Amino acid sequence: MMLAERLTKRYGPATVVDDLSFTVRPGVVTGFLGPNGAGKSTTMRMMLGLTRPDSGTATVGVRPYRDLTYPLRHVGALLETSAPHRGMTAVGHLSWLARSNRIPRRRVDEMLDAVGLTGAARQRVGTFSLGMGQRLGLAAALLGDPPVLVLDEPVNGLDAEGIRWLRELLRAKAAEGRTVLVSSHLMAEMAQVADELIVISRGRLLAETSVSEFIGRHGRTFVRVRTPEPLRAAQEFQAQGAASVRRAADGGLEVDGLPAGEVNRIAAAAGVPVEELSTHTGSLEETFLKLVDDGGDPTHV
Ligand SMILES: Nc1ncnc2c1ncn2[C@@H]1O[C@H](COP(=O)(O)OP(=O)(O)OP(=O)(O)O)[C@@H](O)[C@H]1O
Repeated sequence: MMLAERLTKRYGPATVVDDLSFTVRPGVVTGFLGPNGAGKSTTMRMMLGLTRPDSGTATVGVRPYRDLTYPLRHVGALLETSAPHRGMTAVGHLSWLARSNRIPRRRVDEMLDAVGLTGAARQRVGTFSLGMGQRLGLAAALLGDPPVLVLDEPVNGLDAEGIRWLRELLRAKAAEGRTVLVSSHLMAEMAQVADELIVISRGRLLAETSVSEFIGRHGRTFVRVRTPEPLRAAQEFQAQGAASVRRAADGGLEVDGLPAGEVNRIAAAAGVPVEELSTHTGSLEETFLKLVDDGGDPTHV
């Protein structure tokens, strides 16, 4: 379990994290979502005791991170700034981390194997691709077998196979009852990985909800209608309560704010022929961007 309570961070005149509170529960993957610059990294750094909040508190389990004696055994972190020295080998880097956190040496080989880097164990980190670097960062995060994982944009640099692998890994860690917080600025990616979502924009909480509830609540649902009489149809729908009627690029109509049955009834009553009628939900990315755009006035979900 992790708790952020009224976390606030200012850099000069800018408030980059603004009175932010949320709970990250064990047993599920929680996605930390927000556009670039929303304050995700700063929040994660405060959760890990690496950046001092101006006010508010962050706790991991029952204590602040800085009070943990061997932190890697409590929290595994992957941060954008946690890259090891380029001249070190992968095995050298992990062995050093293991020694300084009193983690058994065998974990080093096990984790290199778990992230698919056994073959590159003695290669210098400076020669690693972005994806290999991410895998090494994940190995470091997992080294102490911690009950809590905090991963900042872990998908960066991974290919499709790597993303699938990471998704399964995170699911498995959550299924073991661990607490998993993963950030991303991409909604579609997050929806594949996360069960729960914490959405922020401009440092403020916009939503704390499950992925399915998020889509259900914020997703744009509309009815698509194809008719040879679009102008008359649009007038009828608008006259009878549609929130908006748009013309799609292919000439079809997109009717917001009326259920499909009602759209059908209105068309039939007006004698407008209907060639196609179907209900659609906006894409996840659309859902997310719409929420962020509307985000001047945050509301908890
Ligand atoms: N040490 C710092 N000094 C001054 N400004 C900072 C510092 N760290 C972050 N910021 C600013 O705080 C804001 C939030 O940055 P942060 O990296 O937390 O966002 P983010 O959501 O993680 O974005 P990204 O996805 O781009 O990493 C940005 O405007 C950034 O420029």
